[in-house]
Amino acid sequence: MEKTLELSAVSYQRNQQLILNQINLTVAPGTIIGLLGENGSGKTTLMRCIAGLAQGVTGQIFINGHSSVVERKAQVSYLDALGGFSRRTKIADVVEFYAAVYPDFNVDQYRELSDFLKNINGQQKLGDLSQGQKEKLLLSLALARQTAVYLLDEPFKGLDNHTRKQLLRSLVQWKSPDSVIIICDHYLTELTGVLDEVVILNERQLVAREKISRLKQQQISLEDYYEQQLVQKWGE
Ligand SMILES: Nc1ncnc2c1ncn2[C@@H]1O[C@H](COP(=O)(O)OP(=O)(O)OP(=O)(O)O)[C@@H](O)[C@H]1O
Repeated sequence: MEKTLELSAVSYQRNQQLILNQINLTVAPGTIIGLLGENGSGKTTLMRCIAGLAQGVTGQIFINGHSSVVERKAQVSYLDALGGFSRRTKIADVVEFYAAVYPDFNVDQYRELSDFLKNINGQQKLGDLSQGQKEKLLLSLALARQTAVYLLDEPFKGLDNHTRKQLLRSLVQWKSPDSVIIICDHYLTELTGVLDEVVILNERQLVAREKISRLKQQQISLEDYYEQQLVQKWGE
């Protein structure tokens, strides 16, 4: 199988607590994956490991065959929290920073996304944005990079229903045909429409993986599938 992303026996420990245990996952080009799991199951940690942001990861992670952290960082767009900027920073300056730091950042695409999401104007300061406006900005910045892998950690949490639905539908339109998207979110019903596969993380391990087309064939909703997997795990 052609692979964009490959994780082999990936484990991660923090403060002597095992958070991820022997994760194996291969993802074919173009796939959109939903990463599901209960609170604290390790979804964000797994994304940070893939993005090369977690220290002390064991096992191997390849993106298009590259395993070094520097090469991986160049091929992953991770929706992060703009932690390094002050509340007084203007949006235009954040965009300028992205354009300077990431050679793959496409300013035209940012503007398109930003217009679509009815983003705030560039002169507004980060500290003046609502939660939803911040989420829209983060999403526009993340999707405007041209990378092999996009990691979207709860990208829709601050968005109103209408914007969330609109954005989900458009996600497919924006991505290049070969890029992989991993989304973790709790809006399962809406996710079904855009996902190719679902992967479930539980108790530090990947416990299930399924194609959405198969669930549709079997007339099982994503919610029901997810519940079934957790019930099996807990033996309820
Ligand atoms: N900074 C940290 N220091 C120590 N432990 C942490 C830290 N961040 C996360 N953890 C632990 O790692 C585990 C996985 O956390 P993670 O944030 O990856 O879960 P998650 O699945 O993304 O959760 P949620 O759905 O609530 O966002 C949890 O048990 C959490 O307590």
